Amino acid sequence: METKYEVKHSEVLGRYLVAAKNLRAGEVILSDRPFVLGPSSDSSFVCFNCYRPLINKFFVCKKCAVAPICPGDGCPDELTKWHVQTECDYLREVKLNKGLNPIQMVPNVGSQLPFRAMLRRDKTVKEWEQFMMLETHLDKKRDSSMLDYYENTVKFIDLIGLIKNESDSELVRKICAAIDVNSFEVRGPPIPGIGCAEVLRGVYLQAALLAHDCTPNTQIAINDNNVLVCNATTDIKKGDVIYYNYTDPLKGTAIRQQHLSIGKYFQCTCKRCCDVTELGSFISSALCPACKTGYASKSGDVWECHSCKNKVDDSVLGYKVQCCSDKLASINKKDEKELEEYIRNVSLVLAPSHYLLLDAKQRLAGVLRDAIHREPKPTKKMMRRKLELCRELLAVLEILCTGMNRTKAITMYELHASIQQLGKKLFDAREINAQKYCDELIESEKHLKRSIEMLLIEPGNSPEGELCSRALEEYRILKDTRSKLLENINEEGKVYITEVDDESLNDVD
Ligand SMILES: C[S@@+](CC[C@H](N)C(=O)[O-])C[C@H]1O[C@@H](n2cnc3c(N)ncnc32)[C@H](O)[C@@H]1O
Repeated sequence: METKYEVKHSEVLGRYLVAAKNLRAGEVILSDRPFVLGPSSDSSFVCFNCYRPLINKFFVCKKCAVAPICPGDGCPDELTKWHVQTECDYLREVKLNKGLNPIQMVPNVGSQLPFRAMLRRDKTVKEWEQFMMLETHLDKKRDSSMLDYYENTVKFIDLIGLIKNESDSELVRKICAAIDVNSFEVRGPPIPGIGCAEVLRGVYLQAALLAHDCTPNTQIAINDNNVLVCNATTDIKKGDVIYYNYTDPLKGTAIRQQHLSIGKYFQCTCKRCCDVTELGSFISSALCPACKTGYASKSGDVWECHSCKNKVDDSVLGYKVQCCSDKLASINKKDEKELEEYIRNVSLVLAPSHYLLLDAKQRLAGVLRDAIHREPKPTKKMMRRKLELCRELLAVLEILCTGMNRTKAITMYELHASIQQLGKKLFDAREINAQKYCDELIESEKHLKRSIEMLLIEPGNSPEGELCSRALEEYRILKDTRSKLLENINEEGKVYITEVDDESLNDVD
């Protein structure tokens, strides 16, 4: 594949990527296989060969008699195998010479990734060099649990005979730090029938160079074969920095900054982080206690209302926001009534698009979606509420996640479904006429089309890719229903001017 990016360096960003040519939204910028992939420092026990979770029992590799692996029929053929020949031979030697016991591997599952990286140190010279060049921030202060993890890993790697001197111990710390700063979360293979999977970490040597911005111009997907694909989400001009968002865009600046500072050791100074309104989304703002209609944002130790300019000390308003956060942690987030009550109560304190409210609203929309699917006769009230929540969520996502975005695509899909379901219910009950129903279907179709355009870049075997296939099928059916309805209206002699741009809708077919 032609190179679409160049590597640059700056004092602030270290190495970073810029577009080597103009890139279009949706275009693949890079595709990357993991240099190393495995369980993270807080993973549960997994098979050393295929990374499926090991729940009750495990077997031990017959050749090395050390590596714990899947019991029964062993690891499925279709999964990538990570217990490679060189590792197996190495562990066999250690077993014979030092009496290594497979039980010693169990508590050290989180050190497996640095161990595997260490084994690659002489093999793939170019990749190893690239890995060693990654930013580690080893000079920065780390929290004690992270330091404990580094030291336990040094001990484990010593146990399996790879430490000859202090510089090997330093190398292990460097490997741990490089994984810490540069790895991506990867969903491991699930247990068949149960579905639970372990969260793994993978180091991708090209993608690791992407700089962060809270309003990025790319999105990353990692498919079932662990291949990482980075797509442009907006048009990117030649020479522009290629950014990826290391954090959750639906969290407020304080939380995002904390995550970046603890996990990536830098302070973000992007447009969104420097704006107390967060690009006008007011995702961290409270309702002004004085005028009760304006939104107050925090700057230093003071919250100031953007409308009436009233100022409130953080010890007062910050405390109330903290109570809202604590309350959300304590409620049952699968219960419709508890979520509704929470939303009602905290709406007296927080701006409607505050991230705590968005979290509750997102969960409530999910609860209602499941209830609408489950109930034989879902009510109009449920449908209207879900529709309202989807519109609210989408309005914030449109501000914060410009261009193509996975969460936006899913919310748009849900919005289309809500409009369609409610429209049908009202039409069947003769509460709206055919023309009004047709209008609803046209609106639903527009959202579905936009959702599909964004989902098309998702890997086919991911949940979003599967949603895309379903959405395409539903799009055909929806178009068909809408055309038949229009034909009926026209046959009845009523002139109906459709607003839909049929040509653009055909693009999706
Ligand atoms: C995943 S690495 C990126 C590659 C790294 N720049 C290098 O040279 O190896 C993450 C590190 O890049 C730097 N970085 C990325 N985005 C940044 C930003 N927006 N502001 C400051 N530093 C950033 C930070 O040092 C961060 O810990």
